[in-house]
Amino acid sequence: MTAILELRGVGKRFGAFSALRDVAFDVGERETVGLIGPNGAGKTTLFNVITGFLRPDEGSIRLAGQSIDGMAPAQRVARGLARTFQTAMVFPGLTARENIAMAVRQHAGDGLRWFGGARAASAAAEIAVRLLGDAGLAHRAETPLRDMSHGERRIVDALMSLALSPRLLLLDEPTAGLTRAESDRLLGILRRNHADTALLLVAHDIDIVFGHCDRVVVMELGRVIGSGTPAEVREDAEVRRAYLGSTGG
Ligand SMILES: Nc1ncnc2c1ncn2[C@@H]1O[C@H](COP(=O)(O)OP(=O)(O)OP(=O)(O)O)[C@@H](O)[C@H]1O
Repeated sequence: MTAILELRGVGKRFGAFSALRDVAFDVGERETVGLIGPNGAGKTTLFNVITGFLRPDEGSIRLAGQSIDGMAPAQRVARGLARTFQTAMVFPGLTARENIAMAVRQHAGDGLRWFGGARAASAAAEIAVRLLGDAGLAHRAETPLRDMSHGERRIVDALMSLALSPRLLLLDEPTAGLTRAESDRLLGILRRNHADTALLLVAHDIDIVFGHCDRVVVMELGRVIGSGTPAEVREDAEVRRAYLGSTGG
């Protein structure tokens, strides 16, 4: 398996408190990896370290075989890293197509500038329409986001992150507030239509993680305490003690 993301010995302290300790794991190309752990385990901190919003105190991170240590967030994005946020940053009055097209243009930056204003706009709109079609939402392209369901908006949110075909997409609670069926649909869209994008997914719903991920990494108190296939992780005694047992799983 070729790794798209390699974490080695990553540590992060806030004052005397260690939020991450010796975190090491890989995400393979095109793999979907679930990151789980109780509140305060360090999942969001790890995302912030990977995206470059926080600087780790120790360790190294490689993206597609190259060190990204010390790189600014935008440089990491340029190398194929994307992220969704717990709260979608969208314009409710604009349509699904317009929101996604805007994300395309924002991500592409200089990449679309040579087209000129009108050409850039139509190129971005074309990408937006294709993404919506792949997700089975072509019929909602001209609907303002404020008139869409919560589930549909989460899909649009994910499509905005996929606008530039990232190599690795970090998803922080993408299924928060969704029904089980909506969550399955969203994960299905991400995996089926974007097979070249690896996913690293934080979710509190264990059934979603175990149902959709190739591998699962379990954290507790800033450390990785277990990893493996969903079946392996389910059977891991320490994981059961630390996490699954406490949630009755
Ligand atoms: N900027 C900060 N300053 C001080 N402590 C912080 C900071 N950010 C996070 N922490 C602490 O680090 C620990 C890990 O937090 P983090 O948000 O990464 O956990 P998490 O696994 O994402 O939790 P949750 O599932 O609740 O989102 C927590 O104890 C938190 O209080």
